[in-house]
Amino acid sequence: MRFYSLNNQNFKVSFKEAVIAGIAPDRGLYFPEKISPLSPAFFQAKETNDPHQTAFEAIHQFVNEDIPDAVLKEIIANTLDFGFPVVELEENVATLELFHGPTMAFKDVGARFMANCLGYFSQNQKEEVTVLVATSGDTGGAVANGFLGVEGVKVVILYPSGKVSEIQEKQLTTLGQNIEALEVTGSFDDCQNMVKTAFLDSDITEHRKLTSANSINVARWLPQLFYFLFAYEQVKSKGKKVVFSVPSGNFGNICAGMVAQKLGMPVGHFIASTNVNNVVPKFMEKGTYEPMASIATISNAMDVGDPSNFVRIRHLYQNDFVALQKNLSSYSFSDLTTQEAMKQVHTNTGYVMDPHGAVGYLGLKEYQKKHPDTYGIFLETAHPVKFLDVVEDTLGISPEIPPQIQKVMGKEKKSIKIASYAELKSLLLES
Ligand SMILES: N[C@@H](CCOP(=O)(O)O)C(=O)O
Repeated sequence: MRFYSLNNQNFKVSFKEAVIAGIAPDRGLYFPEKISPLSPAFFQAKETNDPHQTAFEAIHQFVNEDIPDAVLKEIIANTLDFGFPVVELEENVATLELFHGPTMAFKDVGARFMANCLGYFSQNQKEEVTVLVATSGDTGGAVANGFLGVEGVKVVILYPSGKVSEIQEKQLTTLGQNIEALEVTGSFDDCQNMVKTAFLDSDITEHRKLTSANSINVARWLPQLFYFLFAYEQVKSKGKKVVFSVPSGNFGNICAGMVAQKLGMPVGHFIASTNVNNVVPKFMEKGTYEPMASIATISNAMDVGDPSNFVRIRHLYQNDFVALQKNLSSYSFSDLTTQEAMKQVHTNTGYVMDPHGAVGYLGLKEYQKKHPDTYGIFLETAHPVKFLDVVEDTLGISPEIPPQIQKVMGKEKKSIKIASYAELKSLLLES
């Protein structure tokens, strides 16, 4: 399997090269040159349901030339050692809980998978790889956890100062060892731009081998398709058209779901649910893509004003707007509406949604107004406890803090403050 740059389809690299480089030299995102559908039997009732085997069969075509099967199986086993339950909340409305991993967010899957791949590719390499990552909240903690202690890899996390939750900040600033946190005066988009600029800065790339652990990296992005398959497996016996509502920020997650659909998973429709950072809902309405300065919200991990992966989504549909509209709807919701949904669902069902999940719930309900015959799954992308103050203020309850969160709460934050690309550059040129 080769991956081409979305800026120049003649520029092709292997999976290994795409993972190690992060993005193409022309700043294009890598994209698989072919997505071959799996056999229909893969999606039908199986005698045994082994999630590791499902994941192996789904990802194999993308990595097979660069990772031997036995190693890939080990990587999958290291990545997926927790559950992905679908919990029904109302008739035809269920949530896919993606928060049972070590940092309690869906990013654990991609971060662990990529850390294992990079660890494998870095074996016996003399030169250290520096993983640069921008986070609006959840990626940072998952990447810190996934890459902690990986030989030959140093991780530098950029996060917007004052714009992540207290627990998210603890998760990404307290681990030490090969993990360094940079607190940036600015927004997530500023962090992401700094990272992308560093990749193209030859002063830095001649000095260090750089890659990215955001979903722009194919090894972070593609494994996110696993849990769409696991969810489908759990609800297919309902015999209804399944639709997914994905709380969306950088759009890697929903795009991975669309790859699962290209593999043959029978999905009726996708819903990209956003907070007021509504570049994509507006695009789906007007057909013009206009990046915006991101706005801080209570669903902070989705505070993205120029989502990196939307270009991959458009490419999946060959930039055919009408074809995209048939498969994707997109809605945006204010913080107030999000809090109202959290209250309503808690009162009616006792279920505590986090603010991102609540945006997903709202998007699903909006879509189902016109499509009541569907079975809808919205993704709970992070555990509500990660947004403790929002949950306490909105629902007036204090959820119990799970041990993996308690572990980081008492630790001391260590970060370096930066305000410009020049400061990032000089840090990366040091040592
Ligand atoms: N929502 C993200 C922003 C970065 O997204 P990614 O999937 O490209 O890493 C976050 O929580 O940091």
